[in-house]
Amino acid sequence: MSSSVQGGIHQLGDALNSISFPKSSDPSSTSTASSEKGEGPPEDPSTGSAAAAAATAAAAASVLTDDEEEGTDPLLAPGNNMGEIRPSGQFMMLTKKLIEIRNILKTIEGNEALRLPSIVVIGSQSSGKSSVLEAIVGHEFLPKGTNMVTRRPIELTLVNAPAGSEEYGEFPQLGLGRIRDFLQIQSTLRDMNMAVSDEECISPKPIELRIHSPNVPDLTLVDLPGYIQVTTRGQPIELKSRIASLCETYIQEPNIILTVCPADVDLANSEALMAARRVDPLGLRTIGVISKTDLVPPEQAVSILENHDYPLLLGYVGVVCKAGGGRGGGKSGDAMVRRARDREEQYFQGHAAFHRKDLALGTGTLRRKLTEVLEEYMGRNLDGIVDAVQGELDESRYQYKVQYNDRRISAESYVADTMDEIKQSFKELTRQLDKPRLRSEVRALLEQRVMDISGNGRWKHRLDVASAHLTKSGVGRSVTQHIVDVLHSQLHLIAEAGNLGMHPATQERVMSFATDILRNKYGVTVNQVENTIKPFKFDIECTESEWNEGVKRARSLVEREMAMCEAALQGIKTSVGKRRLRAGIQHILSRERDMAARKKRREEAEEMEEPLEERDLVSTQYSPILLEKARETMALRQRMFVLRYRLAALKSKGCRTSSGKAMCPEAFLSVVAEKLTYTSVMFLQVELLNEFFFQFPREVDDRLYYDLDKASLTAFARENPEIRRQLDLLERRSKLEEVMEKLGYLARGRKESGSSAY
Ligand SMILES: Nc1nc2c(ncn2[C@@H]2O[C@H](COP(=O)(O)OP(=O)(O)OP(=O)(O)O)[C@@H](O)[C@H]2O)c(=O)[nH]1
Repeated sequence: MSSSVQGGIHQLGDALNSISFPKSSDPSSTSTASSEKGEGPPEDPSTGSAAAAAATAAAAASVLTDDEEEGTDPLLAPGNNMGEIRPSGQFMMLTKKLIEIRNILKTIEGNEALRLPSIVVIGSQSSGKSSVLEAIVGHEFLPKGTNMVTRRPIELTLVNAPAGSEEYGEFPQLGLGRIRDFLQIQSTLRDMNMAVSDEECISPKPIELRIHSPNVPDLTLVDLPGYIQVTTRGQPIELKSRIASLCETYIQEPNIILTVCPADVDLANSEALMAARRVDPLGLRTIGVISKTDLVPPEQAVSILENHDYPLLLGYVGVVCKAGGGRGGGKSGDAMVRRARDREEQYFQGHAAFHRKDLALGTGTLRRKLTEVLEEYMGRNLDGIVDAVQGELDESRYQYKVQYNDRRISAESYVADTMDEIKQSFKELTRQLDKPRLRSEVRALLEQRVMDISGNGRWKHRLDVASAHLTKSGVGRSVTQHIVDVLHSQLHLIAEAGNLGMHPATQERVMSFATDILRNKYGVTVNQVENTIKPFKFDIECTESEWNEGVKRARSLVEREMAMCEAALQGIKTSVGKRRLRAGIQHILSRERDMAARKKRREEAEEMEEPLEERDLVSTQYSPILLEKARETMALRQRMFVLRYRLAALKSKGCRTSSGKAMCPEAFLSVVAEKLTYTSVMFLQVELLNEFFFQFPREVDDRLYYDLDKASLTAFARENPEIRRQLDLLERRSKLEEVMEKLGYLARGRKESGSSAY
């Protein structure tokens, strides 16, 4: 709570000390009477905090007296526009604006210091809370039943609309729009309450409901679950204390407490009154409602209303709200509420005991009292609220400057930036994946195949078969797949970098529509590539310069592979150690020799000697890992031996011209691979890449940007925690600016009217 609000309360407390409480049953001893007689308040009521408090009490009481004199209840008049007919129009404006401000403040996270007062309705179960609230609203709209139907706080905002406007309710949390049928409001409230399980029984999460009507005053009310005496079967044991502590949180300052106590139950037993007294011992912000006044003799009701035993500064109001007949909500329910009002009026008029001006009677009087007290309370705290909001605003501005250097941002601009970022990265990818890069990708793939094929020495003198092995190895499919894989991995990098990295769902969408485009092009590309390399399956011409290039490439390929083998051997030597490796190799060789000798002996002597198995090579002296490395070393040495032999052949005279190609199969296969590379790349580019490069950025726009409505844009931007923080701070700042503007308008109006009544 803001310190100024607290200050206001304390001022009022000080003021009370100088006001004499009515002690006798003499009706003239109300606070109004006291102030008129000058018994308590300071002499000049326009100055000092005590004067303000006295004025509050006097204002509340005097309005009631005036109404009684006039014998009319303008607030109950059908179609009545509160703003027009209220005598204190500036107050009405103040409350209306402050309720608007309150609703904005409610949407700001962590605004504990910026709370504006509401009227909180507490009372025991069945004390008549719902009936009182419905009488205030003039509609039956609250859920009824015996099975704990009020399970969550209902934060009810009443908005007085101009005369002739339609009446409707709305649930801001649900976004259902305007609900004109109060029966539907009732059933929605029931559903929301009953969604809290029987085991849980109550939940502190409030339901927000706004009712717009020309027949309601501007008020903010909170209906709470009723206090219970004992728990019934199936209810949690701690329910009683949980209800009490939920009410406790709501009855704190700056809220005004409306305690509903039935006339037929001794006030001494009212849990609501006791709770209110604990947090507001002087009764400065507690209004007592004595419900069911018709259930006790009029004299007894009058004695309670006289405010002697449990005095409250704001006094008690007696009401009769029994609707009569069954309850069903909707139109018939509304008619019942109206009939109940008539019955209430008749009841009070029909008993002489109530014909006293000092008594506050009827729901009309209650409504007026509530608006007066709320207006008074809010008005008194206006300066404090302005200071608190200004403080928060200054802090938000400072934080935004420090953290973001006042850089503007919106969900839309963030999404647009992110899309641009994707497109820029994609453009860079299209530059990188040019023809030379494509060729090197495809060449590397085919050269690996060349190495695999030519590793087998039997191709000597059978070049046509070796070449067919290459050309008929499904080149179309493998090169297309390879380029698709390259694209995918590059797109993954784009998706994981920058802003997009913060949006896993969108990353998936990007990859998914990229895959869709590529899938559509895949089959056509494979067929095209396969068709265009078809001639190479039958005949391959080779010029001398092509041959020379082929030899060069083949030599460098063999040399590269030798270097790789060399590096692998070196790695093993370093990790195992030369000596151990040598010992391991010797162990394997001697075991192999043993196996061979044993096999020979067996064959010669036809003995039934047990053959040596692989497992017999396992030695307790050498670890399996060492033997594994030793075997690997032996294989690498063997490979090196073959590669040296092939390199020697490629360097030999026989390979200098294409006429010796039978001697050098890898040189010839390298020429074939190069021809396949050139032809494939041409069609990969035309059929696959050009299409993809054209379509992808358009899909980004269509599917990620134009597709998004305002809510989705915001949701997208908020997925990024850093942006969410920035947007939150910016939103907080602009809401506080809006609030300050409204408050400034109110404060100016107040100055201009020279009002000191606030
Ligand atoms: N005679 C009489 N009965 C009333 C009056 N006000 C309410 N009732 C009846 O008292 C019962 C309880 O009233 P509610 O308004 O539902 O009480 P509540 O406090 O909202 O009850 P819970 O939500 O269950 O805590 C109903 O049967 C009402 O008809 C009244 O002024 N006079």
